[in-house]
Amino acid sequence: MPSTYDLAPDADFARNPGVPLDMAWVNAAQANTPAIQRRCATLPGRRSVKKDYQAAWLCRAISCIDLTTLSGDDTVGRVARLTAKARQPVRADILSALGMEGLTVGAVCVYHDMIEAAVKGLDGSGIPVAAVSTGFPAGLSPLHLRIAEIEESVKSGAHEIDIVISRRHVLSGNWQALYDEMRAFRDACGHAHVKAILATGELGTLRNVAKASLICMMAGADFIKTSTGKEPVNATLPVTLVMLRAIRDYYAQTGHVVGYKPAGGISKAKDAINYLALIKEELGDRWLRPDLFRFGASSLLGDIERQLEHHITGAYSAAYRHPMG
Ligand SMILES: O=C[C@H](O)COP(=O)(O)O
Repeated sequence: MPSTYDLAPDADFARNPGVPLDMAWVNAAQANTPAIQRRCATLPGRRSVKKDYQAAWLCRAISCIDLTTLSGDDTVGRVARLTAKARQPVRADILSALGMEGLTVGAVCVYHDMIEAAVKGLDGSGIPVAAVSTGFPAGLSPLHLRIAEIEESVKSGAHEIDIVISRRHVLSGNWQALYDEMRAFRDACGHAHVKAILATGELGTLRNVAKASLICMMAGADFIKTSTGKEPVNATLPVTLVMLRAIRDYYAQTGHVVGYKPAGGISKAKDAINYLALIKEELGDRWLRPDLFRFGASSLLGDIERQLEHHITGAYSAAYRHPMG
């Protein structure tokens, strides 16, 4: 059986094509909630990185951020400022002192109407544009409109599409419907990569999270993502552990590689390090790169910038000096 730990840090891989729905495999999925909670509670104490190592981990975290704005009051001007921030996420003198000139975020994530502004702002940078889609965040519009929305976003220049699954298919155990929906979304994305948002805070149990993760991967998801950022509970370490193990299991059974994106409520540098540490432990170093890992975050970058500035200058800047990201 292939193991994710055996993949070299720079190993190439093909896009996940998906596999037929295998209900025996899905039904065998388990999640031991007390054990998962215990493991996650001890992680921050076990993994503490300091000084240069911490700065290196934080730079890695920046390279994996989907710098996000998903607000009803988004404007072309705000997205233009966000794309400038994506190109140069940290002050030039700090980056130069760290030897990290040229560092950028992983992607910029916006609603459909802001794709054009994001594409324009990122032109020539190589930074992809991700668009949330399929009636984000609830995903309750008619299926043909959700599919049309994906097609429109790809036509407008989005390189990545973040779809939301129908939570009701999970809550009512309609796994075939979930598989078919995900497959239709994947097909509509064409060359654009698709991230499946499970909205884990609305799935009831960790076992449901494990099952939904497997089904979305079987149906061809390139990434599985925790949350929209709009649920009452968004990304957590226990949910992350369950999803990472599903990715590991899927790789062991099929040899196909799938990425992971925790999203919603991740706003502190120390939280980012906890996520990176858990990924390193569960999947190995290959998953610590932006083609296989992203943070969905609208306010994480500011705190990371403050920590990096402190690392170089010895002083903390006020949070209001980092209004963007
Ligand atoms: O996918 C990204 C999330 O919506 C961002 O959530 P956040 O604003 O809590 O960082």
